[in-house]
Amino acid sequence: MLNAHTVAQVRAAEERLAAETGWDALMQRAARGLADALADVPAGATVLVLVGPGNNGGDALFAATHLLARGVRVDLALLDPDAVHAEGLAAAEAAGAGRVSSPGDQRWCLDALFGIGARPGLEGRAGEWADWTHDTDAHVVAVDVPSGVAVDTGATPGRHVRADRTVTFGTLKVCSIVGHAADAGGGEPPTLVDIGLGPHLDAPTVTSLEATDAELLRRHVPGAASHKYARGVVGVDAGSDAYAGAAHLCVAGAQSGLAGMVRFVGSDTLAARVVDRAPEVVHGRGRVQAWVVGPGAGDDVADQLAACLDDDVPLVVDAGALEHLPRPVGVPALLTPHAGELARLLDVERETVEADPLEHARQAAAHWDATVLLKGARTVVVAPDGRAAVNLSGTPWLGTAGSGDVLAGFAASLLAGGLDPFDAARHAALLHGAAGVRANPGGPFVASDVAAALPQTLAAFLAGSLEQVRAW
Ligand SMILES: NC(=O)C1=CN([C@@H]2O[C@H](COP(=O)(O)OP(=O)(O)OC[C@H]3O[C@@H](n4cnc5c(N)ncnc54)[C@H](OP(=O)(O)O)[C@@H]3O)[C@@H](O)[C@H]2O)[C@@H](O)CC1
Ligand SMILES: Nc1ncnc2c1ncn2[C@@H]1O[C@H](COP(=O)(O)OP(=O)(O)O)[C@@H](O)[C@H]1O
Repeated sequence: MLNAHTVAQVRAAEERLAAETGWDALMQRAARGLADALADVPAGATVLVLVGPGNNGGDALFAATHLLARGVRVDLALLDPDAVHAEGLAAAEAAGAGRVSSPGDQRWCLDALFGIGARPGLEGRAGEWADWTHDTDAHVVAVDVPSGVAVDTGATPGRHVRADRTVTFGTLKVCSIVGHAADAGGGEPPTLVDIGLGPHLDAPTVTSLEATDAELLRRHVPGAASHKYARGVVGVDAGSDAYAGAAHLCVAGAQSGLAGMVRFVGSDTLAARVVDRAPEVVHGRGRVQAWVVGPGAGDDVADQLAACLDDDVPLVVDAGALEHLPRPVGVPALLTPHAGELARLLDVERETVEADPLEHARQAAAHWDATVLLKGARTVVVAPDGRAAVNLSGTPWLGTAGSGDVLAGFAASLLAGGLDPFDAARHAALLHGAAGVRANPGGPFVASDVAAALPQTLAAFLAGSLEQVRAW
């Protein structure tokens, strides 16, 4: 599991740790860890260090002393020579670092303009240097966070550094894994330098499941005495004359999870087609442990949602059904909008949601008292109690028609199998993303292929052998 904390949480933990070790020791640990994480910089290469006014600059200046000791050259570009970590600068210069007035043709760059003390959006010289990082061929490494991003939300409201990778200290920050900021930091989760913060940190603000985090799902594997009803039944109310395929795809997702049976409700014509393709499906109402409603729905979606809610069991609400949600929903619910749908629900622009997905998912979770899974390149999941997760599995090839229908059905199958909406959502997102990668590594696939890959993906996850989960 990846854990990310807010600036306030990091600052509080640092206070507690520094009371034991002193501040200098912390910076020296950070600097040593940063230099170690730069082991791939060859002797003789020149590293440009963009040095800001605070401790973030200090970390990089002390790291420079380690780089210099192993034969790497260091050019320091000081944002403001009158505001710089004085001891760090003295140490770096004593070890042989030179000064430059601006970025040049260096092949390596350390962005130490601002760390967790940053206000988002860079101006003046910092803005110009940030722009340079977008254009340069140099390999840019962000120190702690890419300078200029909103550390606690992952938004990038102004000019900011674009790095190839990030080295972060103590714990991941929210911006390390959420939103456009995570892409600005290089896309992959940062290299984490242990400075001893762990025991002093409180519960993470955002988590991210990894391929090895199967402990919870293993508890829901059918036991020897289990039977189909004990595994749970999913009710699927999806598809319409216009979108018949959504019924197939949602059913395929629902058949690939924990549940032992899928019931399909819908017109006789549609049901006949569904059963033709999936003979295990039972047509008609009956007892279910979870519903999924909305994918490919037609004009009667409001009534369909109302009928599902009447059953008083957990449900997944997707696509067209989202517009008819009562407030609060009244049963344990998982809402699965994409950014466009959530924007309509919250009456804001799609770009506004995409710019700050965590915040908008939080608003919706609070508004409807339901768990919200906001689909996207980095899907976020927020529970009404404030728990938040981000999904890092998947591939851009998952942006294919019907892929969300499969996800909705699969999530409902995990709900029916006994997971709460938050756990169902984050596991569904992880495995759906991984199934996409496994469906055709590096190439295109259709939503049916994702559904077809889900059972083996789930099995590999349970067995601890799920390796390939991300292909960005
Ligand atoms: N304490 C330790 O020993 C350890 C520290 N660690 C390291 O410390 C880092 C945090 O250091 P930090 O608190 O000094 O803040 P940092 O991000 O360097 O800059 C703050 C300065 O920037 C300025 N400023 C901000 N935004 C701006 C903007 N947009 N445009 C212009 N100016 C702006 C801001 O100005 P002000 O807000 O005061 O006006 C202030 O002067 C952390 O990320 C990690 O690398 C860890 O290694 C653990 C050990
Ligand atoms: N660039 C991307 N990278 C990773 N996953 C993506 C990307 N674009 C879309 N996805 C995923 O693909 C799915 C698309 O769902 P959705 O928009 O509801 O499609 P549809 O309505 O066609 O079923 C979501 O799970 C989303 O997270």
